Formats: sequence, C-alpha cells, structure tokens
Amino acid sequence: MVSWLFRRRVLSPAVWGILQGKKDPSWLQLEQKTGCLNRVFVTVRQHTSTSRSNKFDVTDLTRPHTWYPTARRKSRKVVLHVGPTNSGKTHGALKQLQLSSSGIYCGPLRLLAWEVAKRLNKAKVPCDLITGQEKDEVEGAKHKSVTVEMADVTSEYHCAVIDEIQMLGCMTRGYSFTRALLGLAADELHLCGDAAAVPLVQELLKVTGDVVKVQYYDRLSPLVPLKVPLGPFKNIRTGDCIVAFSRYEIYKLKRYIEKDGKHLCSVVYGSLPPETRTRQATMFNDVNSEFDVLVSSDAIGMGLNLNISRIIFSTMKKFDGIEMRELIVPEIKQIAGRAGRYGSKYPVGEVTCIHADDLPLLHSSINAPSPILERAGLFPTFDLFFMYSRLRPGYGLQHIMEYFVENAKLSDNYFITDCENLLKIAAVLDHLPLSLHDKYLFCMSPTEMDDEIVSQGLTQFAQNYAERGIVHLREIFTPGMLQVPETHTKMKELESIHKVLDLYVWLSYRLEDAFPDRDMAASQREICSMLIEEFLERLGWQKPSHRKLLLRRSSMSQLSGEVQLNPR
Ligand SMILES: Nc1ncnc2c1ncn2[C@@H]1O[C@H](COP(=O)(O)OP(=O)(O)OP(=O)(O)O)[C@@H](O)[C@H]1O
Ligand SMILES: [Mg+2]
Repeated sequence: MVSWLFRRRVLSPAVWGILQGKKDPSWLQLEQKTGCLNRVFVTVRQHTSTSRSNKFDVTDLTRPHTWYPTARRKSRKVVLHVGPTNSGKTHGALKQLQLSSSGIYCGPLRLLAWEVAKRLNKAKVPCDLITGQEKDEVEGAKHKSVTVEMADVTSEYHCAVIDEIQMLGCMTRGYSFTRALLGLAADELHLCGDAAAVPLVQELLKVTGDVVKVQYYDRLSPLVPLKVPLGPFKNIRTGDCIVAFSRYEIYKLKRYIEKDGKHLCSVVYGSLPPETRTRQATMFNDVNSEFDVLVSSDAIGMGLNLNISRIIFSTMKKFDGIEMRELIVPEIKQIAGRAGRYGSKYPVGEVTCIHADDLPLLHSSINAPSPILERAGLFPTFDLFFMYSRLRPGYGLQHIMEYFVENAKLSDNYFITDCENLLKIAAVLDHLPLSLHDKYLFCMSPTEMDDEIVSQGLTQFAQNYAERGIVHLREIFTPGMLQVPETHTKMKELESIHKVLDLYVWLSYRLEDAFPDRDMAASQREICSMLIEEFLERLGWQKPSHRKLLLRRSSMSQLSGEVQLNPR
C-alpha cells in the first residue's frame, strides 16, 4: 500500500524514505505540505494498523545527523578553536569567515550577533543581521550574523562559525547548538569554545564523515587570582566589576559603592533589555563617562566587550532556579575571564572575592579544567510531533511533548533538553482552537512563563490570534504619559513589558499578517528601554549631566512626539 502511494506520487520521496526508515522526518517541510500529508498519514495509519512490516517509530531520535540532508551531502572541514577565555578563539574563526566568499556566524546571544555583524560590515564584508526579533538586510550580503536558533540549515555556505559550542550541553538551549552543529551545510565549519566540548563533538561527528581538526589557544593576557579579598568597599577602584547573582543584591551593591560619592556604577543583569545592557557596558567602557564601576550578574559571562581590570565575586553561591548552590568551575572561569581583555585598557586581569572564605574555591577553580561534556541536547522537530499527532488525533501539544520526553529513544551522546517552560506554554495553548503548527510556534517563542506579565502577554496574543486571526497592539506609552519608574517593583514591571513587546516583534516576523503592528511594538520597546535606563541613571548619587538628559529627551521626543519626563 505505502509503495503504491509512493509510485502514484501521493508520497514524496522524503516521506517514502521515512516510512522505509531510510530518511529522517526533517526532510519534510511540513509547514507547506500539511494538507497533502493529512491525506497521506490517514492512509498510512490505516495501513500500519494492519501491517507489521512498517517499523517507522516517530520517537526514534537515535540518528539526528540524518535530519540534515544538505549538510550530509558535504564533507565538511571542521575546526575546533578551543582554549581559555580571552585567547582569541572567536577572533581566529571570524578571520576565516571574513575571508570566505559566503558564510554565517551563529552566536549564543543577540549581543554577540550584533557585534559580529558590525565588525564584518566595518571590514567591508556586507553582512545581514538576523535574530528572532530583527532582520537587517544589507545589500549584496553573502554573510549572515545570527543567533543560533536562527541558523539556516537549508542553505549552503563556504564557511560557518558556531560560537560558545560548549553550550550544546546546555539543559535548555542545547538542542539549538546540536542542530547547528549537525545541520550547517558549510565547506568549513569553525567551532569556538571550551576544550571540554572536544571529545563530544568528535564523537557526534564520527557518523557525519566530516574531517575534524582541533586548534588549541592560550590566553592572550594574564589573569591573576589575588591572594587577598577586597575587604571594605572603600577599596573599590575604577575598572572594577563586582559580580552578584540576584537583582536585589546588584542594586544593593550599587547603593553601597555609590554611597561614598567616589564612583558611579553601571549595571548589567539578564532581565535588562539587551540594548540597555550594551549601553550600560558602553558607559562603563567610556573613560569620559562618570560610570567607572560595573555591578553585574553572570550575564557578563558572554557577549560584552568590557574594559574590566578586576573581577570581584560578592559570593560564590547562586540560586539556579531550584536550589542555592556553589558556582561550578566553568561558571567561575567564564566570569573571571572577563578581566584584562586583550587589547583593552587593562592588559593584566585580576580576580578576587569580597569575603576571604570564598578565596579557596576561586583559586582551585580558576586553572582547573572544565568537566568533559558527555551529552548534547536534542529536541524533536515539529515534523515528528506532527506525525505523532496524526497517529493520536485529539491529543494536545502538551501531551505529545510529554510523550516524547518519556519515550524518545536516544543514543548515549544525547539528552532531551528541559522543556518545562514549553510544557507550561503548551498547557495554555491547548485550550485554544489553534493548529498544532501554531501551537508549536508559540511554544518556541522567547516567553518565560514564570514571569506573570510575560505569561499573560503570550496568553492574550494567542487568544486574540485564535479568535480573530489578527492581533493589534495597544499603545502603552503615549506622549505625555511617560513615567520613569520610581520603585523597583515598577522597574521590574517595565522589564517584563519590554519582554512582551519583544515577543510581539518575534511573532510578527513569523505571522506577519496576524501581527501587523511590528513598527509600533519596536518603537514602544525602545521607549520602554529608555525609561529603564533613565531609572538606572537616577539611582546614581549625582544628577546625570545636563547634556545627557537633553540628549535623551530629544531622542525620546523623536520616537513619540511631545514627551513629558517626570521631574526628578
Ligand atoms: N590576533 C589578534 N589581533 C588583535 N586582536 C585580537 C587578536 N586575537 C584576539 N584579539 C582580540 O582580543 C579579544 C579577545 O579575543 P576573542 O574574543 O577572540 O577571545 P575568545 O577566546 O573568543 O574569548 P571568550 O572565550 O571570552 O569568548 C577581542 O577583543 C579580540 O578582538
Ligand atoms: Mg569568544
């Protein structure tokens, strides 16, 4: 029956391959073929229920390398650039990217994608910038700088770079790195990161026929772990970065340090908008700015170019979402490695702690090797969910995901990434009349369900989309109504609103007709981050200079007409 369907061209060669166990479901572009496949799978289901010859198992994820036929047609030359932080790994890979006729850079953060696009364009290599929330196309560009989730695994490139490759072991985002590693169809593939990823990458690529070479790097400038702790805050000096792991602690430290009137602190933490993080970092880096000390979370671990002289850990413990635990070796090295960046104002980096009790852990970790990565993240593609849903009509996405998590067959080198957040989104969506594809799309959006405002935003968008097919955005920040937050609670709310606006922009790139107000969302988002930055400046011990305030007012006015900032 199935072969009859194939001969009659009802089944495409790809589907035929899958049913024969030869090809992988990712060969299908199900998004475009859903109608046709509905018919096919009804037929296949009827067929499989009566025949034992068909062995296709949708939960079999043991051969993920076969999901990427374009890459498998190439024999890729893979170079692993590994070494400590600040050793020139990314620089080495980018040099190859710049020299190639076409290429793609895949980074773990928008900040890194921005930096690389800027660098290539400056070097007269036209480069597009593509992240989940933005698409800046440059005329004649044959290069792209993207966030790893946006890696295009269907086009061919001469050269591809994946930065921070050790993140393929990340519990939540690992699968995006695995997808890029297995799927990028490039003649040369450059992977940058920690040496801990080498054995795993070599193992994963044994089955792909790629040629793998390892290039080791040494740190370009020294990093000195100090024998003495910081002691009192009066010992803080220009160029210091104090690291803390909660928003509350960050603001507390900022207040303590600024109390004496000697320093002003920039702050960087994960839930600040990325553009705010960049601007805070720029102020800290700028020798002419009054902000000469940085207080930061581990969000500085990747992605920002900082002129840090000394890293000071305020604690060696952090809450990881489940429990309070000690920092692990890779975290300590990654954060400490930000001091004394090669080519910066401080050629020698130093690292210490506020408390003497924390020094032994710092010293024992700083030169210790990171534990070898054993497994890479994997997550079923939409195609597999779709096929399973055809076999179990009526099951919601949450159930399907749970089924895969419990029953997926994996080889020893892989684990299924943590999908707790996705399950929470799916639980909301399953109550709405949405197609499986739409539900999957919303699930993949950058939505943190633990943030109540963000979770409400997603629910509202999905509800309106399901009911009306179109989602308009209401202007939140209107001229004359702009309020710089006066309390930390209001500030936190603003950070969440920024994420909701970001989510709208993300959806507008995927459901263009249904989310038509992208420009408004983007300009509202910009106003939101400006209010956030105004709050950060007002926390300082002295008034921002008159010039700075005027500049800020004029750029806000350009965005939203007449604007009234709250008087200080
Ligand atoms: N050969 C070089 N010539 C000039 N500058 C360099 C060279 N190598 C590295 N750099 C500069 O040194 C800094 C650190 O390099 P890079 O970012 O490549 O390090 P990395 O090993 O990737 O660090 P990390 O692990 O933190 O990502 C960057 O500012 C980079 O531009
Ligand atoms: Mg790097």
